[in-house]
Amino acid sequence: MYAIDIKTTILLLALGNALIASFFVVCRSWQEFPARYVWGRVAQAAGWILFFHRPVLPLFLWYVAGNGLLIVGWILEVLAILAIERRNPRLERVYVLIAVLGLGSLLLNFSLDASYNVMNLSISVLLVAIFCIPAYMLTFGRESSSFTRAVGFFYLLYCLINVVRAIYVVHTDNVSVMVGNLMHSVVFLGLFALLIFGSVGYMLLLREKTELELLHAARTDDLTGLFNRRAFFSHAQLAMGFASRSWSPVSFLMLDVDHFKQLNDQFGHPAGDAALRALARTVEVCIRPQDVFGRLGGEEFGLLLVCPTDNALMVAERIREQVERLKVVELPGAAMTVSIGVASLQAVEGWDVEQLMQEADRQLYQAKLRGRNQVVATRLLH
Ligand SMILES: Nc1nc2c(ncn2[C@@H]2O[C@H](COP(=O)(O)OP(=O)(O)OP(=O)(O)O)[C@@H](O)[C@H]2O)c(=O)[nH]1
Repeated sequence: MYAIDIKTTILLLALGNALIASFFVVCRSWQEFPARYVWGRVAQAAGWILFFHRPVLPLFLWYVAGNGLLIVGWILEVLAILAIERRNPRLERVYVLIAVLGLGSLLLNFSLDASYNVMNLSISVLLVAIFCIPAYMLTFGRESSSFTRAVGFFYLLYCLINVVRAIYVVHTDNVSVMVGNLMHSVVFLGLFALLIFGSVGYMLLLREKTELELLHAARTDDLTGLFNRRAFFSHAQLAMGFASRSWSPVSFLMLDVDHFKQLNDQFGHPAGDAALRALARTVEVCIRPQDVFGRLGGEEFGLLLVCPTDNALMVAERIREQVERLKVVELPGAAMTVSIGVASLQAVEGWDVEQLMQEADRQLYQAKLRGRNQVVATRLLH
């Protein structure tokens, strides 16, 4: 009563995969064409077509070639999904191994004239091996978004169905997969659902990745990889909000490279760029992950620390010393120094980042006037 027509479902699987592959070819609006995914779908469509023609094809073609194409297709699909998520590139080797073992088992079953049950058992085990990795990584990955987890959970469900099928075939008589009993119906409906949800999921994952990349680009300074001015201000304002609620002091450090124009003029603009990158890395080593650091523009950097003046002075002095010691390959024989203005607030109440930065800028101006390569600080009272 719960059985479905397996032959029709196979035809739908072939058509569905072909349609999805064509959809990706026609809609070339993706940043990078997902070739692996499309080839995966093409291989699956071809595999199902061979499977569909099993009454008129020799065993080798529909069983070994058909299932072989399906295995390669599923693996390409999974690798394309894991590539979006930038998960462990070494997994490719694992999948090459699964592919070799899978194709080997198909050939062995063919040459030993294995029963339907053995054939079904092999394919169930292979499906679990192929899908358990994305199922686990996407569902339980620490960096997974809720949407990614939902896609992962779907693969997990399909793995479970195949575990049940593996147990089922061990305990039943020799039954061809074409017999649409309840178990086979669930497996094929699962494959159909995997086709629909898997492809929609893949498209949404691609979109999510593009949005994240755009967001990252909008917040990042191209040259140094630090927060750009806008992102720096929004993060610094957030940090000041937290500090205000916990009655914590904050300090703003404004850093400016000394005589940077001369360095540029002497060694060229690309060398100046390299110096700015080296400076950014040097400062990063001197601060903690929760500190907010960004490039405000040109050779000027901002740093917001949730700490009182004394600690901020220590950090500023450490940065000044480290920059002075820095050897930039692109500036042979030249030293780079920074002047730093520090403005600290005991209580954030009534202040915003812009105001605090203006105070730090005044101190920076003083540092420049006093001869550069030094730190000048002020403790602001209400
Ligand atoms: N290489 C490089 N140079 C930049 C960049 N942005 C700004 N500059 C240069 O930084 C220099 C800043 O010069 P000034 O504002 O006169 O400051 P300065 O020479 O460092 O002098 P003081 O700050 O007074 O010590 C200018 O020559 C800009 O062209 C950049 O992204 N890369």
